Amino acid sequence: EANVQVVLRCRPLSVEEQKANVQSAVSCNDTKREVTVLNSLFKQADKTFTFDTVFGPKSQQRAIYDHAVAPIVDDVLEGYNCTVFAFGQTGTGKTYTMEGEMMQQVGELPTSAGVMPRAVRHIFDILEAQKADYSMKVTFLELYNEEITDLLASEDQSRFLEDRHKRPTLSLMEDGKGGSVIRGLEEIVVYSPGEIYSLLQHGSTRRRTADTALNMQSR
Ligand SMILES: Nc1ncnc2c1ncn2[C@@H]1O[C@H](COP(=O)(O)OP(=O)(O)OP(=O)(O)O)[C@@H](O)[C@H]1O
Repeated sequence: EANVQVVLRCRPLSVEEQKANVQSAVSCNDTKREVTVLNSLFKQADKTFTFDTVFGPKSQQRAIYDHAVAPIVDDVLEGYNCTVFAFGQTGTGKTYTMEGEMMQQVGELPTSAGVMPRAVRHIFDILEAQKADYSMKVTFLELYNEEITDLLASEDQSRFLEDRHKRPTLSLMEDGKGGSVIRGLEEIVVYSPGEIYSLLQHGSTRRRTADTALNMQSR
């Protein structure tokens, strides 16, 4: 099995887009794992691309997690290092897919919960079921314009938020064991999914890219 899997998800048209009668520029064939870019809308030849998995606009958050991410989290719990990341143009649904609705701290996950809250819940469920002794640490950083900032840095450093140019940046170093390490990154010990959701929410508000999202909403 390949070490890198590329999963493509197409979001549905928003209510605004539907009202404006815009046409979808892509069409998905989940079974054939194909996405066609409908250049014919612009009188050019359509182009079809094949991916490891394709999720069409009707696909639900849970299906994405169960099929594309849960096996990776199982691998992590077996001791492998894994990464899941979202890549795409602005407004294509990266945040929706990765975060979705995260507010709920206890009980059932909301249907709109994305990959991150589902992974957190999955990891805790497995560790609890194993009745194993475990400790868990969370780090949360932003890589923006090749600068690394610690989104969970202690309040002491958060005063730098007022002057973003002075915000301390961290360096990525080799750890001498073939891996990498970010020196000085805050590691917070957590005991429950709720604590992780709070950290994610707190850290998200400190992202520089959060500015753009806020600007969009305030327009
Ligand atoms: N699968 C989906 N179902 C319903 N709504 C969706 C879906 N994907 C995205 N959306 C909605 O589309 C809008 C844009 O999505 P989102 O903010 O996740 O994009 P993004 O790729 O993170 O953008 P940016 O790079 O600008 O942060 C949001 O209002 C989001 O709720």
